[in-house]
Amino acid sequence: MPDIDKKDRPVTSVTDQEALEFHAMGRPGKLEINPTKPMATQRDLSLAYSPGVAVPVKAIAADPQTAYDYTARGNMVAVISNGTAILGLGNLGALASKPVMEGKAVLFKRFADVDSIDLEIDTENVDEFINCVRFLGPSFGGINLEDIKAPDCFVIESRLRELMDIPVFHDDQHGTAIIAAAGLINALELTGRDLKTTKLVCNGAGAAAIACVELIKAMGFAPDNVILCDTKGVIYQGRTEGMNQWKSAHAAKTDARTLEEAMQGADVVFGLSQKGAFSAEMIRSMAERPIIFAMANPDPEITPEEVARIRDDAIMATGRSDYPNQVNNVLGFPYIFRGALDVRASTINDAMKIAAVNALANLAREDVPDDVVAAYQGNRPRFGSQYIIPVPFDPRLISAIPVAVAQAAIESGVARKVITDMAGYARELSARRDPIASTLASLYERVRRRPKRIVFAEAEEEQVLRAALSYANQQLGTAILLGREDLIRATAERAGIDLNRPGLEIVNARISTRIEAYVDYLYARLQRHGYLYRDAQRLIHNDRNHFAATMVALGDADGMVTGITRNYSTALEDVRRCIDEKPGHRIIGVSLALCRGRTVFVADTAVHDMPTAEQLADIAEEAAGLARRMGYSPRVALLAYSTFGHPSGERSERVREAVKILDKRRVDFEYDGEMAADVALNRKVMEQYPFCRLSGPANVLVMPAFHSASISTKMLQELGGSTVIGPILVGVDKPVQITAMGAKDSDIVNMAAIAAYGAGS
Ligand SMILES: NC(=O)C1=CN([C@@H]2O[C@H](COP(=O)(O)OP(=O)(O)OC[C@H]3O[C@@H](n4cnc5c(N)ncnc54)[C@H](OP(=O)(O)O)[C@@H]3O)[C@@H](O)[C@H]2O)C=CC1
Ligand SMILES: CC(=O)C(=O)O
Ligand SMILES: [Mg+2]
Repeated sequence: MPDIDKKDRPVTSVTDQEALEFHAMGRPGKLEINPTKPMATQRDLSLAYSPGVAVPVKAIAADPQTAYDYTARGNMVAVISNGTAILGLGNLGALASKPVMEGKAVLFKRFADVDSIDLEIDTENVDEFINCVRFLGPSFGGINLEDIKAPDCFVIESRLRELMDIPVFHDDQHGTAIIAAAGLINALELTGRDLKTTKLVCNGAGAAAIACVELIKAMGFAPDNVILCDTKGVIYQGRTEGMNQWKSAHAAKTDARTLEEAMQGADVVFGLSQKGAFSAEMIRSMAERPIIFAMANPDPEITPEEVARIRDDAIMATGRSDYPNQVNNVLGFPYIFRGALDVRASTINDAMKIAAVNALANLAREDVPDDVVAAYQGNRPRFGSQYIIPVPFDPRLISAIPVAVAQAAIESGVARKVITDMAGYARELSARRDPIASTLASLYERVRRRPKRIVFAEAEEEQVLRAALSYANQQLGTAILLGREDLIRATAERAGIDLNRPGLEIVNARISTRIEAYVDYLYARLQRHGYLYRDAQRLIHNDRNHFAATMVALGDADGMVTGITRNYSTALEDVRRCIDEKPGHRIIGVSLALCRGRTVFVADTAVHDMPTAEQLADIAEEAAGLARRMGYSPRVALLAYSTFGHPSGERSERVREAVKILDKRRVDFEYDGEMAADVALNRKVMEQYPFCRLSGPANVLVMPAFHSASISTKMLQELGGSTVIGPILVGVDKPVQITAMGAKDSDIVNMAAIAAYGAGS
């Protein structure tokens, strides 16, 4: 999470020059459009354009709902503005609003995989604006109105909602209100306040402010406890100057006439006005433990540094990305539209908004995953005054909010498509951002049906504890925390992890009643390999890998995960002292490369340096076995630099020999080789070898040696944008997985789930 440096400015703040260069670099702006269908051949053209395109045209004319099946409409949102209230910069016109609107479109895509285009409409006339937008319905699944000044925005939104049968949502009103309400719920909780008696002042009485005040009153704030201010001061009952019907609806019964007076003794202040609108005096005059949301963009009504100089008991939030507690509608609109689009909602109603508020507020109270820590320079946010609202890079937002919104849409009767399997929908949502999630989703599901006891061998480490907690929270089974209890508890306390929850079990390796049995077991295995009884004792007493592996060997745990504190081969040696190869199997490592919707198993990425032909055949069998267990029909390519003897060379001999060995073994999966990687992976190139026995592109690649396996997977990651899971250890007699050193908690959980799966889920 961004911090504040000694010179009183956020450490991640950017200069004007940097901002201009960022927007100008490469292709100017922040957006481009990419086709989703191949457009390479004449046939492609015939399908995508004339004559093929006529077929969906007729289908849509016959049944308009099929537009969701044959066009991009169902995932397409227009971000529309006239630039009359660009952030807190005021009315700078339609063209000047384009960087913000492009930005919103990019955020739709980045955070929720919603395709979006910005439309800047060059008129301040309300009727013209409405008339322009109302006819755009066929193009879009939803309309996101942005940065249109009050009170025009109220008229525009309500008229368009009547005229259009797709969601029309003014982000500055409802997006802001949803996020502010979620943050407020948590801030009230942290300061022990009851919303019925809390006094709130809102500076600004425009789009964002009116919507915020309406929502919090709907949540239970007493109308008399909410005072709205604008450029003319307090909006009190009877005021006539600078009023409109939306302000009048919130005119308060109060003697206060200025913002200064209103803020005296206030518990909460919302700033939805302009830079610098709050003075030090105003902040000083607020109640104890005040809640200050200075949400004006790009510069807040008062900065966190200024507040920190005045008092140290405030909960402070701004709309900016470079301070803690970012109360910004970016946390809402991508996900709210995601949920609305997925059920083809005709509108976004109050039930959907309230569902989003609660989902957001609840998420902030949960432990955050490592991806968030990585995105915020290694600082782990924890529910408290510096973390009242999730951060935008939280990968859980994509599943938590749309599910809540979609469910509310269905229950409130505005969904035109019903989702019955909400758990499946949540998995699909995660997969939109995280390819690992989709690949491992069914594996997780199967483990959940038959939960397993997995020992986490390095439980004194913080990320292992987090992984263990996540394992238990996801109901994958019991996480056994191995280590010295005092150290585990100290780490847990530091990390804010509650160990007193079901599904976590500490095993103190120093005082376990099983030590003697473990030492006897290990001594029996090692006594003819030069080990004394005392050596076995030392290994069990002092080394967690030996202890954990022996637990698994003797059935005290179903599987184990280790690896973050020791390199792979050392951890594997530790394990192999305690557990054998599975009879008739060979221990190898298989990595899963996930790239552009394809999953490819690559082997051996962990054990054999320069495998013989016999070993290559074993590797093919093991890797095919894993692919099958994970639900794939293996098509195994044994790779080389040459393809079926050309160019000839003795280095490919081993690979050719391996294919012959597989022939003799009469294995029950498709395999062929030797072949180059493009032949294995590209159907068209493979067709040049009509005798090739693979029925399609390979999904299991057996590499000729460890270095080619390692180099290619790392290149896929770095250059090809692939995600790589593993190496997954196969061929061990008991389920053991070894992570990379320093792995993130999410990687460790994946490995633990894979171990649990290997234990027979
Ligand atoms: N953090 C977030 O997610 C979001 C933040 N915002 C911020 O909220 C602010 C308002 O945006 P929006 O509602 O769309 O704009 P509008 O133009 O609709 O409303 C602006 C309101 O602010 C009032 N105002 C302006 N300056 C002052 C001042 N110095 N003191 C008191 N009131 C003032 C105006 O008063 P009057 O009516 O008298 O003209 C008006 O009521 C912007 O700074 C914007 O960046 C908006 C949306 C989201
Ligand atoms: C964040 C936003 O939408 C605004 O400041 O206008
Ligand atoms: Mg805005």
